[in-house]
Formats: sequence, structure tokens, C-alpha cells
Amino acid sequence: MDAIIARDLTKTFHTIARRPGFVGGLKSLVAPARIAKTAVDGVSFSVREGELLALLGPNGAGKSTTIKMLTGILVPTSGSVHVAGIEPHRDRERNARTIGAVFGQRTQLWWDLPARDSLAILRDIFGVEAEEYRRRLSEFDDLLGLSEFWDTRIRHLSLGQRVRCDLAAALIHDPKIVFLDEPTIGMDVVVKEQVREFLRHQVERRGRAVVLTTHDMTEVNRLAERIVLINHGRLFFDGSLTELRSRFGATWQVHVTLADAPAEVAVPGLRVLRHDGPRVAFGPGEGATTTHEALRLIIERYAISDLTIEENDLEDVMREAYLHREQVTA
Ligand SMILES: Nc1ncnc2c1ncn2[C@@H]1O[C@H](COP(=O)(O)OP(=O)(O)OP(=O)(O)O)[C@@H](O)[C@H]1O
Repeated sequence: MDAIIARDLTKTFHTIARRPGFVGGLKSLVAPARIAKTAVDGVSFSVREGELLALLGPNGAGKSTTIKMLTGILVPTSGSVHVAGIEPHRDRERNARTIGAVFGQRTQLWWDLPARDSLAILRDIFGVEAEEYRRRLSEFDDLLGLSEFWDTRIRHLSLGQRVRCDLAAALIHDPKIVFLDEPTIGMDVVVKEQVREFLRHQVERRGRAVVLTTHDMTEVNRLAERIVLINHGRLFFDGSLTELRSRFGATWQVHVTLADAPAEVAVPGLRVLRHDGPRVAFGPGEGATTTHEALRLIIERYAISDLTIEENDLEDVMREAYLHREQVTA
């Protein structure tokens, strides 16, 4: 079932352009020149329950603006958004009970209170029953190790500790839908993996729908089943990581050592890049786009004794995707 449905979502900001100099400043006051900036332009997508969608794009692409409309912080200029059947900006109270959100750069906790008290306030605000609260806290503690800094004031927590508290706070009322805007920014690799494990648990075991923005390609690789790419406010890709790799010039090589050393090697759909005795390197040919597919084709024809796969990394693929979009819009 779709948890989030965005249709033709558009947001245009209006700002006042200040003319240079003193006279220019006066003119701007008398006759302000308004500049329109369409940050999100006709974006449509949906997210199912139990699905993690990574919303990606270069700086200034419109990701945060999209998330802000999905969470009800911003009102769309046009188009529609439904989150668990609710229009977030029209029904703020029901929306707040339905969603959880973490903005990695900010906190929704109280600076001068210890983590324990901050969460207790949220428990009271959302009316979480005592036994249920204890159960959830203990689950969050198991996954995020909160009790290490339970009694420390939020202002004294490290960034990684603070975001772990923010994650617990965002989920304390058991929302079905979670928005995360760069949740692991600035975290060390150990804490990042802890947070990723937590998110996997929320999606796979708890069936939550999660929308995540990040510039961290390892995160995308390890977490995202589905990717939506936007640039200049427009959606230009919606699909799996495999589809993304095959569409934006991902290259790979499959190196195999064959059980025999045939004089000729050929696999329909693959290109033979090198052939030296039993050792053969295959690359993508017509009709075979993924390494999985390539392996199936090779194993169907030859017995192999060794195998390695080289793929160019996701950052290369993503750079290709962003540049491709620049050329399309240029
Ligand atoms: N309140 C605002 N008023 C005017 N322009 C805005 C406002 N908020 C965002 N913008 C502009 O809208 C565009 C999209 O910004 P947004 O923050 O959504 O990008 P982003 O994809 O989240 O970028 P980043 O990866 O750098 O965080 C940018 O050009 C930004 O300057």
C-alpha cells in the first residue's frame, strides 16, 4: 500500500532582489523587484509501506524543499501530497502523529534537558502508554546504545549521540512514515553503520516507509532499494540501484578463470575484453546490463574455477547521472 503519494508537486519561492548601492537600495524599498525561484517543479512519486526511498540530487536540487512539503513544513505552490492519506500542511496535528522526522543538522530535543527527560516529554505529548514506552526505549537502546549518555544534557552530547537521540525521539510515538534529511552527516563510520542497521530494522521488521536524503553513496549502496533523483527541481530517475547503474554508464568487468583453456571464447550478450589461456575478462555487450545477468550467461556456457567482479563505484555513476541531467536541461 502507498504510504506517500506526491503528484506534480511544485514549490516556487519569491525573494526580493536588492539593487546595488544606496540609491539602488532606496529603489528596492519603493519598487521591490520580486524574483521567482521554482525549487521543486512537477515532482511525482510514491512510497510503499516497508520501503526505503533515497531522494538524491546535487546541492540545491530541491531535496530539502521536497521533504519539507512532505512533512507539512512548507505548503506546495501547486500539486498534491498525501502522507498516510493526510495532506500534511492542512491537517498538521494528525500529520504530526503519523510521521517522524530527523533533520541531521537540527534537533527537536530540549538543549538543557538530559536525553531521558527530553524523550519523557515527547512520551507525554504523544500520550504513549507507560509499558509501551518502556518497550520502545529498550528496543531503541539495544539498537542505538542510548543508555551510555542517557543522563547527559542534549547540549553536551556529541553529534553522533545527539542524532541517535533524535532518531529515538522521532520514533517514540511509533509513526508509520519517517523522513530523514541527511541523518548521518558528520558521523564516524561506526555510528553511521549503527544508524543504518537501525533504519534497516525499522523498514524490514517494522514495515515503516522511510524517505532519506543523503550525499553519502555508501549509505545509498547499503540501504536504498529505490532511488529518486532530482536536479533543478525536476525528477529524472525513479528506479532501483541496478537500473541506475545500467542507465548511467556503469561499467563492469567480470574476470573468470575457466576450468579448461578453450581456443575461442564467446558468450552472446557479453564482450570478451581479454582472453589469455583459461583467464577471460568479460564486459557488457548488447542485451546484458548487470553483473548478475553476465554471471548467469557465463555459467550457462562454461565451467569456471575462479571469479572476480570489478564495478565502477556509485560516486562515478552518480556523477554521470548528475552531469547527464545538466546536459538535458542546458
Ligand atoms: N526559503 C527559500 N527561499 C528562497 N529560495 C529557497 C528557499 N529554500 C530553498 N531555496 C532554493 O531552492 C533551491 C533548492 O533548495 P533545497 O534546499 O531544496 O536543495 P537541496 O537539494 O536540499 O540541496 P543540498 O543538498 O545543498 O541541501 C535552491 O536553489 C535554494 O537556494
